[in-house]
Amino acid sequence: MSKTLILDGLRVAREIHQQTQKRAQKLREQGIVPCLATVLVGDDPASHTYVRMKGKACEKYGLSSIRIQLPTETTTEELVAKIEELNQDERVHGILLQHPVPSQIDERKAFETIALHKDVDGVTSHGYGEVSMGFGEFPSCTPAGIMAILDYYQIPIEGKHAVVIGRSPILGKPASQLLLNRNATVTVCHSRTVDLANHVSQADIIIAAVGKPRFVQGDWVKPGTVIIDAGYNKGNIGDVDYEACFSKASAITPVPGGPGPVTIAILLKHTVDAAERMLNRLVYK
Ligand SMILES: NC(=O)C1=CN([C@@H]2O[C@H](COP(=O)(O)OP(=O)(O)OC[C@H]3O[C@@H](n4cnc5c(N)ncnc54)[C@H](OP(=O)(O)O)[C@@H]3O)[C@@H](O)[C@H]2O)C=CC1
Ligand SMILES: Nc1nc(=O)c2c([nH]1)NC[C@@H]1CN(c3ccc(C(=O)N[C@@H](CCC(=O)O)C(=O)O)cc3)C=[N+]21
Repeated sequence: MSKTLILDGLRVAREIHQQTQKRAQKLREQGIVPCLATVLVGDDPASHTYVRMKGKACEKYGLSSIRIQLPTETTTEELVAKIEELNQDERVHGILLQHPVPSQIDERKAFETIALHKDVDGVTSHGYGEVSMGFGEFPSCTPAGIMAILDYYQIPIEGKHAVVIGRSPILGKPASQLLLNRNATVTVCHSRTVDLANHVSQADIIIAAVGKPRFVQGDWVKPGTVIIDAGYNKGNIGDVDYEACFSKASAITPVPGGPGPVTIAILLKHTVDAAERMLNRLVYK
């Protein structure tokens, strides 16, 4: 058996960040500071950690960030009003509403409020629709990060059978569309899928996006499969049984150090994209 390639998300993220940093510097020289607004509702400790990581990354690579923290008992109307305010705020180029929000809030409605040109996290149905049609500007960050990993390691996608496990609006569903647009043959599995192991065993590329620790079993995996583990569960544990799948896979992402860091790199890149676009509008108006 040939050796399994470890797909190093930190390396991919570093390369993206380097480009972002240069572009952010150029924008600053022209008087624009690319700015990401993060919105966090409630006090879930894991969400706090993610949002803090995103803010820190902004600082490190020359972006600014505005952090909005709303109380757990926030209503849909209050959250929508806050997002509308950020839509109007000219200093803000990108808006990230951290998922999940407390259960009394209509999360979909809140996501849909984000202005398309500020939807750097790819959560609106408008943004998703454009991306699915193949001309969207900001695909959801984790799916875009998964594609960046595959491309960095020059893993062929066209004609391959990709099996995506999960169909959530910001992960499984957009990931399946991006793969489809790159001419993969895509199977999307979910909680009602019958005989999941059988589907997974036919994959050339597995995208695990389930939210269940070590869910994907070694004996489901065909030898030579490329495995992308997008899961990020409590205790930094992925959705793939890494030890059992490692020897079967031709390439595999670890957790941590897989799609997670690339997600943040894409988020910052999209924010700089949005800021550049705003500058171009000012110049050519
Ligand atoms: N690294 C990163 O940047 C990110 C990581 N994540 C991680 O990815 C994972 C998934 O997140 P997310 O998509 O938001 O989660 P969701 O809970 O929104 O979606 C989970 C998906 O998995 C499916 N599923 C659940 N149980 C099973 C099962 N037994 N068999 C087959 N499919 C199943 C669900 O099916 P159904 O639709 O039928 O309910 C659903 O489509 C989590 O670990 C999360 O932490 C998420 C976002 C970003
Ligand atoms: N609107 C929205 N967009 C998101 O993109 C989004 C979200 N909501 N809600 C939560 C999930 C989760 N998520 C992660 C991002 C980075 C890491 C990450 O960088 N993880 C590091 C480890 C970090 C650590 O040290 O804990 C790694 O995997 O190596 C993980 C998880 C984005 N999410």
